[in-house]
Amino acid sequence: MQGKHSAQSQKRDARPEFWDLSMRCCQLAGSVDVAFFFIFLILGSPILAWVNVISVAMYVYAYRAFKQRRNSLAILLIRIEVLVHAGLGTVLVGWESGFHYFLLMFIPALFVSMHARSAWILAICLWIYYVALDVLMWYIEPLQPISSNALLGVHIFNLTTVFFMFSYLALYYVITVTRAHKHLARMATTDSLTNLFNRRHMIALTEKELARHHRRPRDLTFMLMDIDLFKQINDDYGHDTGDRVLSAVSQLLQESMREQDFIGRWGGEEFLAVLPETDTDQAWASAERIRKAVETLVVENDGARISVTLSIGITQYRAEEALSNAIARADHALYAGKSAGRNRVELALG
Ligand SMILES: Nc1nc2c(ncn2[C@@H]2O[C@H](COP(=O)(O)OP(=O)(O)OP(=O)(O)O)[C@@H](O)[C@H]2O)c(=O)[nH]1
Repeated sequence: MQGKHSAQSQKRDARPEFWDLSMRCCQLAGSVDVAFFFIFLILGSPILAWVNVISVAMYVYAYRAFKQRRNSLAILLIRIEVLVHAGLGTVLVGWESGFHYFLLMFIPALFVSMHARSAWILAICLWIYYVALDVLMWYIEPLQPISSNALLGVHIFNLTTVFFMFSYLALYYVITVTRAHKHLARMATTDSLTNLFNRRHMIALTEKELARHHRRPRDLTFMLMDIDLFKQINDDYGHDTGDRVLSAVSQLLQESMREQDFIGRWGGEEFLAVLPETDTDQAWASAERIRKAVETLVVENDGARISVTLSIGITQYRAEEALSNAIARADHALYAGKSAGRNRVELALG
């Protein structure tokens, strides 16, 4: 039992939007049935009115089941309610009542909630049920007929409700897919610890910048930055604190960039910044500003105040050269800075 519940919870956590949508549909359908209760009382059909009371009770119970994460029970209740209500409404009031339209709501729900094969099997069963109901109503008269004006009113009400519910589902689906798409795109381009672009995305962005440079050459500078003696931070304070320092430095670097610049995490504690329309003098001034800002950064940890420094290698991009060449030059300058004592900005020579 416990295992079944935790399996359901896992399923639910995997697709929270679907379950959220199911609960909203539950509320919506329950409200429609409350409206039906009053409509049929006014139309003088108490039997139909009381059918809706049972339906509302089923939706309330299904909603509670969703809240308790008993998803299978909730889904079963909703399916029984829709099938029985649509069938009963049609047999009692007639095909023209439009109660059968609610059966169509199952189609997207089936395909969203289960594997394609099971969804197809249930969709075919649904089709058989729908056609059987249609054929039946060709041969029998409604058991609880209402006046033709009332029938028209019920028909329009049902049609409008199904129209509204389909539109709502479609809109919800589009919003969910768009949100998921943005989330995936962000995950594919961003480093989760530092929130900077990841290496792959930096390469893609830089290659685009190089293509622009080939069409219209202009100043383009690369900065390769590396936190000094970072291993010592990990060794002294632990990896988690190291992560916090890395994250604080990354945020500072991000804030130090101009709008047209872009920066990413190039390796463990190494960052690459690409500065379009920037010559080496301007890049040097920027790098010095960044170096000093990092020097004054303090990360608090259990009463300790942790500071780090940054070494920076700068190079100017040369027309038509490969990206790897420019990066290698910046790397060379960076390690010249490390050898010269760290916390320095070095310009690539040659
Ligand atoms: N906490 C943390 N540490 C990392 C991460 N990525 C890399 N590191 C650590 O960063 C350290 C880099 O050490 P080294 O390459 O020896 O360089 P360093 O200690 O910074 O020394 P220099 O570069 O010579 O100044 C290693 O200990 C890595 O384990 C990370 O995501 N989080």
